[in-house]
Amino acid sequence: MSVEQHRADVGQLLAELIEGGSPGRGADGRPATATGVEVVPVGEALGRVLADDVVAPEPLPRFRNSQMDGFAVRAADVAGASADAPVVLPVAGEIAARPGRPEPLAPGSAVRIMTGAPVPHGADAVVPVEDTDMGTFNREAPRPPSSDAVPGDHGRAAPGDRELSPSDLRGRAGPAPTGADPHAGFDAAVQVRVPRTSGDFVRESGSDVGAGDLVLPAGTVLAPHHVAAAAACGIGELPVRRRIRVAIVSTGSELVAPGEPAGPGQIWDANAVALAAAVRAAGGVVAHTERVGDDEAAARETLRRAASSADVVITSGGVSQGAHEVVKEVLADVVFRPVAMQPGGPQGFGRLDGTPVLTFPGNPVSTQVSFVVFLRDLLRRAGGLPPVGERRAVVGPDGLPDGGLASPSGKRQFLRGRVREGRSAGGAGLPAVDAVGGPGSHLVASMAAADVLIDVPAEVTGLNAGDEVTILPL
Ligand SMILES: Nc1nc2c(c(=O)[nH]1)N[C@H]1C(S)=C(S)[C@@H](COP(=O)(O)OP(=O)(O)OC[C@H]3O[C@@H](n4cnc5c(N)ncnc54)[C@H](O)[C@@H]3O)O[C@H]1N2
Ligand code: MOO
Repeated sequence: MSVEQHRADVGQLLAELIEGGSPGRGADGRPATATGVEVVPVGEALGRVLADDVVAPEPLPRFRNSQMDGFAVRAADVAGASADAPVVLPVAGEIAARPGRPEPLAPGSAVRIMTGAPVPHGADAVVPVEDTDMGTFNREAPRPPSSDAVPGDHGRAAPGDRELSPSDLRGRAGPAPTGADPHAGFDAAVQVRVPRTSGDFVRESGSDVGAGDLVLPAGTVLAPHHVAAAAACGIGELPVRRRIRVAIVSTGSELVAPGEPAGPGQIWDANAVALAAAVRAAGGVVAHTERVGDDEAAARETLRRAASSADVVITSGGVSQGAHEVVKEVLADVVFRPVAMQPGGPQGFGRLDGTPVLTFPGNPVSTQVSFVVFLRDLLRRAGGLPPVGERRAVVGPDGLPDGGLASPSGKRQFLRGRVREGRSAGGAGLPAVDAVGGPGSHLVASMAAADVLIDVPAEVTGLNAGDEVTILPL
């Protein structure tokens, strides 16, 4: 049985699951949301695949607000300001970033304003506090501007004039507007030393996104900056692709949990951890994991529990030619057959109590390669994720014996490899890939040095430096 045929059969077995969970298109071409969708709190949506477009229910920013801590003004009032000839404006209180609406700003005046606070009607620019004498900013006792300020001259300061008092300013500026805080009224003055034009340091409502505008398209794999955008729009829940629920059963009386002491003849269960991690990395959810020994009755019970708790069951071990192949014994509706690949030769697919089951061989490299070759992209597709792309690379000399590595004829090999980015080999600028760790399917620790599988076609009988190959990222 070829890898392609087995892959097609597995695809068929899982077709219903994948179509139900995949972002199919509705009649209008938009992703359908009727099936395979669940709603999750925005704070828990990280890594999920968005099932529908997210549009802004309101403009962002919601209201015109200040970009700086400073003074809201009419730009026209400070158009002629300079360091030598500051414009002096009476200060009508303070507007902080707090609930509520500020009073309008009267012509010829300023109001202290904090970053994010609403800019009052009548103001069209903000002068950062650094561009003023900062005289009143920190709520010091009202303090007249420095001695070079002058009243009456359109607020323009002139050297040598007498100091201003708040009452001077009050008289000059006319009736005080009702400010946003108890300091409302013309209680002090500020010198503006830099001219401003309309719009300076004002963040207009809708300048980020308008009401009804698209913020996140369906299919977005939600990263922190995506959920931040949704939250900023006030969206508390997001529709996301449902994740396929996978149950994992590792079999073998020799297995103990990692972290537990292992006695003679015992080994630590790597496959349950490997498969659970692989499922999660492919956008699935691990609904159940259980380890069971080589006892048929116990295995039957375990497998039925797994089948009843998930959309699909994966098993590891118990499928070759030994005396205690419990998976083979228990699963009557599973086709067991050798696939022409290495590692991962003994494969099975079928159902238990109606639930699709895939049986992977127990050798830990074989289990992991089986997942990559037969299940990874199907799970990704079900969850709305793109397939993991294959690449081409050129085999480097490292890791190969002199004269190359023999590859069994008629079996597709998936060797472990490490890509040397930046070290191109071959004419087409392809990356170099070195074989690492050896081909044995028990070499699970050595596999940790790999970042790809090197796909050696069935008809190829040897791998040599300079050969062009397909690589699959791990
Ligand atoms: N006479 C034959 N023997 C074997 C054949 C064959 O065709 N004829 N095929 C070999 C190949 S290839 C593979 S792959 C394995 C598949 O064996 P099983 O799927 O039955 O797996 P087990 O026998 O249970 O275990 C194999 C190996 O892997 C270790 N193992 C099992 N589970 C785990 C786990 N969860 N974590 C870590 N390691 C695990 C187990 O201890 C064995 O060493 O069969 C060959 N034999
Ligand atoms: O097919 Mo097995 O997976 O080679 O070790």
